[in-house]
Amino acid sequence: MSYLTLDGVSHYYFSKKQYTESLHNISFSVKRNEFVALLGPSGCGKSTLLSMISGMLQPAEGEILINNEKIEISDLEIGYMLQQDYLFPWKTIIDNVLLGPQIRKRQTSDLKQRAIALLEEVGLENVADKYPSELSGGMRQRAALIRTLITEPEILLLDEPFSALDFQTKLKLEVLVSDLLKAYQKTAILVTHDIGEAISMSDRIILMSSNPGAIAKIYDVPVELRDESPFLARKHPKYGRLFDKIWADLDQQKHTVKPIEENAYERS
Ligand SMILES: Nc1ncnc2c1ncn2[C@@H]1O[C@H](COP(=O)(O)OP(=O)(O)OP(=O)(O)O)[C@@H](O)[C@H]1O
Repeated sequence: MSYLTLDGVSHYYFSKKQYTESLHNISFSVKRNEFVALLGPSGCGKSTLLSMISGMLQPAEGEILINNEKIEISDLEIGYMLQQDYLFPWKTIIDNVLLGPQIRKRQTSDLKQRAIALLEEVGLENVADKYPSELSGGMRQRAALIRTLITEPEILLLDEPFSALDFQTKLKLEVLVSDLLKAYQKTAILVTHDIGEAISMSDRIILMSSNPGAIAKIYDVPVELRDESPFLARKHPKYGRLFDKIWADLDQQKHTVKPIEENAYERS
């Protein structure tokens, strides 16, 4: 049963002199609690697609449905995690985390306890009263994740959240985020340029082509990889095979502009 459905979605950017079709006839579904990764060449429209799912941009054609119904996306609680943590530097970590519910006037008596418990899950309980400038990049991203999770989002949109981190921190965070999203049963869409990250974290991978952005292929990540943590999944023989396949397909997208294929769905 599909939870989030994009049905024939297209989008254009307009300037004074011209318009650009950024996305063309995008159709796919995401199941509840599923983790889907979007991969594709630079400029193929991945961030635009996330902005449409978040409700910040509207489709020019097509529809975005939740449980097969057209609803106001603004009625949904959507969590966004970006490459930059966007923590307020003048607020402590705990105050940054509490800000979302406070703005939405969703303060409950146990909110602070919940925030501390979540910070504990990512090893930040001892820095709750520190300021973002006193934390490392990886710690700040963990704080940003908790700030997002405390609002109990129905859908989590992750736009290259690990790309500014060093490799070791990035791997550790991939494991942490993956475990937390599974534990809290979140539906998530990750935009990344990193094939390894896409394979090791997600249930399915959508490969996009560009000019205009369209779906080129969809891969199911083998269950053996999905059952492993992102770190161990990278050591599985099926990881290398899927990596090579996506690498070759991604390379194709850079050289050809293909219209959407009738039979674009491919199981690995
Ligand atoms: N505000 C804007 N006005 C006009 N064109 C835009 C705007 N934002 C993006 N575009 C264009 O739309 C297309 C898709 O951009 P988008 O940022 O969604 O791609 P992307 O796949 O996320 O790129 P990257 O991987 O480099 O972050 C690009 O051709 C881009 O130049």
